[in-house]
Amino acid sequence: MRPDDLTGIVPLHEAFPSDTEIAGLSSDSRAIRPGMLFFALAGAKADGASFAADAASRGAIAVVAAKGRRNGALSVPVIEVDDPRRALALAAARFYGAQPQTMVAVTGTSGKTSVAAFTRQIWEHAGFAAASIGTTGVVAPGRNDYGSLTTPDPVALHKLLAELAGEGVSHAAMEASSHGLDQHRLDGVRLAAAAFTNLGRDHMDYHPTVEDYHAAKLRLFRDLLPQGAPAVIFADDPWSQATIDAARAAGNHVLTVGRKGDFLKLNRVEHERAKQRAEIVHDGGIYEIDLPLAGDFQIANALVSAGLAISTGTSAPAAMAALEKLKGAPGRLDLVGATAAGAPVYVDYAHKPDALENVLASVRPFTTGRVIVVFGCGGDRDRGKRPIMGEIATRLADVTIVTDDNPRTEVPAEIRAAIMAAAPGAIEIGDRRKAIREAVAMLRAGDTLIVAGKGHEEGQTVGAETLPFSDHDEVRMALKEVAQ
Ligand SMILES: CC(=O)N[C@H]1[C@@H](OP(=O)(O)OP(=O)(O)OC[C@H]2O[C@@H](n3ccc(=O)[nH]c3=O)[C@H](O)[C@@H]2O)O[C@H](CO)[C@@H](O)[C@@H]1O[C@H](C)C(=O)N[C@@H](C)C(=O)N[C@H](CCC(=O)O)C(=O)O
Ligand SMILES: Nc1ncnc2c1ncn2[C@@H]1O[C@H](COP(=O)(O)OP(=O)(O)OP(=O)(O)O)[C@@H](O)[C@H]1O
Ligand SMILES: N[C@H](CCC[C@H](N)C(=O)O)C(=O)O
Ligand SMILES: [Mg+2]
Repeated sequence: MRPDDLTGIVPLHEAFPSDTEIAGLSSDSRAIRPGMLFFALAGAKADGASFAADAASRGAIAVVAAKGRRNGALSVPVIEVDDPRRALALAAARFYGAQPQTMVAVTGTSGKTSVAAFTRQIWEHAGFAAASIGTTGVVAPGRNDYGSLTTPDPVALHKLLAELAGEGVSHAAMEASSHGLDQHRLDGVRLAAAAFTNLGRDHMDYHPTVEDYHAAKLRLFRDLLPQGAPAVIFADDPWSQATIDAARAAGNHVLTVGRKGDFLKLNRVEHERAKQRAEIVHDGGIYEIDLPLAGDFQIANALVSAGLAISTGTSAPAAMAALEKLKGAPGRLDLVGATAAGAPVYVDYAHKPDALENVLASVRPFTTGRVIVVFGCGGDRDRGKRPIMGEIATRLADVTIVTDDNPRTEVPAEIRAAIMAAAPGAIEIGDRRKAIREAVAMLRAGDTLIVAGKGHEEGQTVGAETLPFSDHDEVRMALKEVAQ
């Protein structure tokens, strides 16, 4: 890449001859190699400007920094921009260039991973080479990479998009987390459509108010989705109308889905244990769909996904037929097994109040015995949700077992105590393995067990260390033990 390629993003041409080769971009000084551009970002923990000298010593040709953020004298030019995070994302999009032709992004407190996975599956059924990118990683033809961030950082993201395009992927669905939107990680992605699922309490350690959290999500519609492009919005959430209004004001083509939806209208749902039958109206046609997934919320996710696929060119009959073949995203109301008496055990990623409420309410209709839940709350994350989740669990489950979920650097017993304070009658078992075993051993015919909070995760983070741990494996082992 040459300086002129960054015109309008970073005024590099003012400091360098036009034939200067830019070898790469990074916001991490430790990743800088000779010839690269270093972007100094003010972060949550550190100020990138204080690593400018380190970047220069590793061969950065220039430092891109916010206006007025110069930090002492440097051996390389400092190029000032209004917003270095946005500049990094836009520069990364130019540097890597190619993206799958049809890109969509979904935001919302819950359902993003599921919608990204479902949209990919609908496209696959319709015959496209499709990918999904999010919390559980990247899935594409010939790829299933474990992920760490829900929305990757812009350099990693644009590198990935170029690779996917190079591998022939024409369609990709990605998750837009509020952190990702707020930190401009997806600026520069050329979106064909975007979607909103719902808004609940989450990340109150990062966003000062729920309005600020909603505003971060709205960036997807206000700043990133091109004017006139489809905005698929789930219509039945308390935050739907505010989102619809904002998307309309931004000039998006709003398409609503759900019971109150116009584009895809849900008329009727009948629940069975592992599936549900839905009647959906689209464009005057009525579709009877057997969705092979448990949980009310999966209907919402399926509608949003079908909305994304149809609004970007998949035919409605093909999208509706694909809904009958959907597989749940790993760890989302994931049926791991059942006891000899038939009591099912689900692993679910509910780690925030609304998600826990939804998952517990979802299994109630087909549970003739008790709903038993095992869950905890992560350390170094929103403390306010702990009593809220304790209250929800004891209100909606018959037996609540409070355990550990990634205590990180906090004292596990204190996290549990904050949950227990609002969970009268709950049983406290810190050791998650033991908690799962006790819960499985308790199961009688008609009961349902939900092991919530970790979903697809493969580790338990205690202090700075992540020890191998899988709810799936623990449930399987516990089921084997009780069978003996
Ligand atoms: C709080 C947060 O979101 N942090 C993200 C953010 O880091 P930051 O900019 O605040 O970084 P920082 O540590 O303060 O450092 C500031 C700058 O100095 C640089 N630095 C630092 C050290 C050094 O030696 N040299 C150097 O240049 C850093 O690279 C950085 O650019 O930008 C980084 C690059 O994009 C992210 O990796 C990082 O995610 C951290 C690891 C994280 O845990 N994020 C979570 C909370 C997150 O983003 N979660 C969301 C939502 C999850 C969900 O609910 O689905 C997600 O999208 O995953
Ligand atoms: N549409 C929905 N409404 C309410 N709850 C949902 C919905 N979809 C999923 N959930 C609940 O939220 C959990 C996480 O779902 P999913 O991973 O699809 O969401 P997400 O938005 O990607 O979450 P995260 O931000 O944690 O990655 C599920 O395990 C389920 O308990
Ligand atoms: N992306 C979320 C996942 C939380 C999962 C839960 N198991 C926890 O550790 O709190 C976060 O890092 O906050
Ligand atoms: Mg997710």
